[in-house]
Amino acid sequence: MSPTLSTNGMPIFVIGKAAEVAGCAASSGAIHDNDAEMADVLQPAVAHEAKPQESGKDEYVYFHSGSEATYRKVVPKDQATSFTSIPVIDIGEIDNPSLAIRKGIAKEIYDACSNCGFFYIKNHGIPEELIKDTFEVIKRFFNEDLDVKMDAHSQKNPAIRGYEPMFYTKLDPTTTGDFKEAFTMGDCVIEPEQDYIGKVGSKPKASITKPQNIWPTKAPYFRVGVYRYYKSVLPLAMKLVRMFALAFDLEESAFDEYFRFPITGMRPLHYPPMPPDTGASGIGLGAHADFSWLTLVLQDSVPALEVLNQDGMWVDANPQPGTIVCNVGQYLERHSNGKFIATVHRVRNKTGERRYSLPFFLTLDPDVNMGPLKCCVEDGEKPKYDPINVGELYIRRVLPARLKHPTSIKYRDVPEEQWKYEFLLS
Ligand SMILES: O=C(O)CCC(=O)C(=O)O
Ligand SMILES: [Fe+2]
Repeated sequence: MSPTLSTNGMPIFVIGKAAEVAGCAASSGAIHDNDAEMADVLQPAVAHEAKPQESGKDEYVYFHSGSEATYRKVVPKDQATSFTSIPVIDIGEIDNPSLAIRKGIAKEIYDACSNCGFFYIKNHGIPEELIKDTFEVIKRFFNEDLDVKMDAHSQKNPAIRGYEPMFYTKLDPTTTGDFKEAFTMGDCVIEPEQDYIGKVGSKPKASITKPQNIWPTKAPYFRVGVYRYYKSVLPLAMKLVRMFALAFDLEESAFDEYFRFPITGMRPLHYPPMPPDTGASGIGLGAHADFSWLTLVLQDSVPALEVLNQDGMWVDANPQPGTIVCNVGQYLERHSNGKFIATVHRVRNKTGERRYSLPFFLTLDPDVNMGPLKCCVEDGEKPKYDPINVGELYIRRVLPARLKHPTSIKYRDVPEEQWKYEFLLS
């Protein structure tokens, strides 16, 4: 797959709006016996055109970002300036009564997000025992017979949550498809575990009658175990949101109103070892930037996550005991007027061992209108992004990436300007 030349002469890939990676996983396509064929279902409107004209001896790295595939020129090593390792931030004092100490953490976050877009947090407060138990639950689930997992297939759920089998997505069209299986759950106004009334102070809309999640009926332990971790990671993410407000030199509570009942996604992932004959086209999860505000990734001990720096070099984000990986998503990139980078990353499990990971994606409330923060727009500068409605941007990314999903089919004749986040709720 190579890029086509755009009207401004810059080479780009054109893949329609397919193969989105969202705060809630890319998923699409009808249920099919042959999983390998599923990946093709995700790839409408792929245009294959010439390589960049200026390519010559230049090297390029290709990846998926926003809603299209793109590329970055690899900078020769002697001219490279971008990060080559991922910072570790100790957040053990995040609740310290001293504002100065909390601002110190915020400053580290600011530096990490503006230079790298990724950082590890340590002393995050989620007990080791809970993390161990959560991975046990995830392993047990992925080890179940296929029919136990397919019972909760994402095709059966209006919000496009649930189980996605191997090769169900293909984020990078140059690959043979994502060599992983996944399960997605997220915000749900109905499920009692999420205490909508307690958080928002009123009942959910009466029109919302179906839960936004789907769970495997023959593996009830899974819902219990996944929620146990969800209930710890959401408050941790919210503490980080306050640090981000401080990082922008705002009141610590400045963003609270945007996160009353935020869009969330949590996605247990299983990456079996790649077959030994898999060449460059083999991938666990194709290169992408997250469609979230902030992502927190729990990794087991198997290294496979790689982060793309501005010089086009892949930097390992190997597991570090006791840490959680955090990264900037595309909403936060917009919110910060591009000051924070939604850094591209991918997963390649070359170890010969099974790898499990657990990303948690946080986005703002769907009804928030979000424009670039004033403090991130320099005097005399124009904002780089238009204000958007969070839920509307979300649905515009999610549906085109899931053209064969019943929810996409249901609304395919509705003009995109009329798409509402609520499509996912009913
Ligand atoms: O598995 C991982 O380490 C990262 C997963 C990821 O990047 C994603 O789900 O967006
Ligand atoms: Fe990601």
